[in-house]
Amino acid sequence: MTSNVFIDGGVGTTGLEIRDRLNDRAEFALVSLEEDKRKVLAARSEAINSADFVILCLPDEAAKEAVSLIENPATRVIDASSAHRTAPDWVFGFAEFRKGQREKITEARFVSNPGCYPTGFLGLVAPLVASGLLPVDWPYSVNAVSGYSGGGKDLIARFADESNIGARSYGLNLQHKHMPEMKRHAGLAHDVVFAPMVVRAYRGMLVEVPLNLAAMGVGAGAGDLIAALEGHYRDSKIVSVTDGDGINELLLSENDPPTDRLELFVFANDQGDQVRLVARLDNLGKGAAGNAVQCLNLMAGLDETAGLRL
Ligand SMILES: NC(=O)C1=CN([C@@H]2O[C@H](COP(=O)(O)OP(=O)(O)OC[C@H]3O[C@@H](n4cnc5c(N)ncnc54)[C@H](OP(=O)(O)O)[C@@H]3O)[C@@H](O)[C@H]2O)C=CC1
Ligand SMILES: CC(=O)N[C@@H](CCC(=O)OP(=O)(O)O)C(=O)O
Repeated sequence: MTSNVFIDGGVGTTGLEIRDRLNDRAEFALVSLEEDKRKVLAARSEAINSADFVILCLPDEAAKEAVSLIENPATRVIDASSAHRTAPDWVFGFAEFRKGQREKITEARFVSNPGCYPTGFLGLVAPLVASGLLPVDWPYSVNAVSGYSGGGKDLIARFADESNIGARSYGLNLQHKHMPEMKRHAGLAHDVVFAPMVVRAYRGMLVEVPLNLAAMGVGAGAGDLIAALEGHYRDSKIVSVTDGDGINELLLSENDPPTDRLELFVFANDQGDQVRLVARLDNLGKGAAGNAVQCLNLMAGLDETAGLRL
């Protein structure tokens, strides 16, 4: 059976990446709007209500507007924006981060794709908090760098126009929109302190959580954290866990190829009581389009890795 898929915002950065992953798939037929219709409310409404699956690749306000247009009770939605990531009636679309989440996505009508940075943070921290190895009441810090495609068409244009920008630290008011999602889905008592930066690479990100386990009063050491993450992700074809011993650097290149993988690393001092938990991923892959296609596969009852870049 072929399912109709409408990507609202289909010519934006994330929309094009999703299209790329679905183009050769016989299970899905893409519904498209002509250039002069793609922002016309009536045309979007018709496409939304004729589709089996709608993937929203829009700014938050336009994503909320798209949801308000749904009249067909059979239409199922994956929202790539941050509009519904902490909404109680939406399923958080991160299949691997918690036991039972994959099954919830499979059955869901409304799925919210995680943010790219939260995918790294939650992939590292949520299983360790859930298992009791890390405390819920610690004020976690998250240092992260992202490729500039993370900011969509506007930031891509800015990095093209202002060729002297090498790196841009931002989120300096400590109110980045990803903070509620990280706190909520890791089950934390406090907001995280989030320090994001964009660098002159098109895609890719490194998301780091540094922890002084000894000062935190955590009894577990680096080896325990690695073992817990390895156990949690043992069956995943998408998420890998690597003991960072012997690795001296992690690189992002200016033009890395797309990947839908999520790589988790645990670096430690010799005593194993100070660690740097690091996630490497593609903001447009597992951080956006790859994850949306994984959710679509699950919702359509297909192999979750079909069409992914692994
Ligand atoms: N880029 C990334 O790495 C990630 C992005 N996301 C999220 O995905 C969503 C899309 O981001 P991204 O692809 O980067 O953004 P882009 O700006 O690259 O693309 C957004 C697209 O939406 C279109 N659009 C805007 N308003 C409307 C509207 N009212 N009706 C129809 N189309 C509209 C834009 O049109 P026009 O072309 O005319 O501007 C554009 O094509 C955002 O919510 C973003 O936060 C999530 C994770 C990672
Ligand atoms: C580099 C850059 O600007 N990144 C974006 C996040 C991209 C992303 O994850 O999109 P969502 O916000 O929809 O999750 C930002 O920090 O706002």
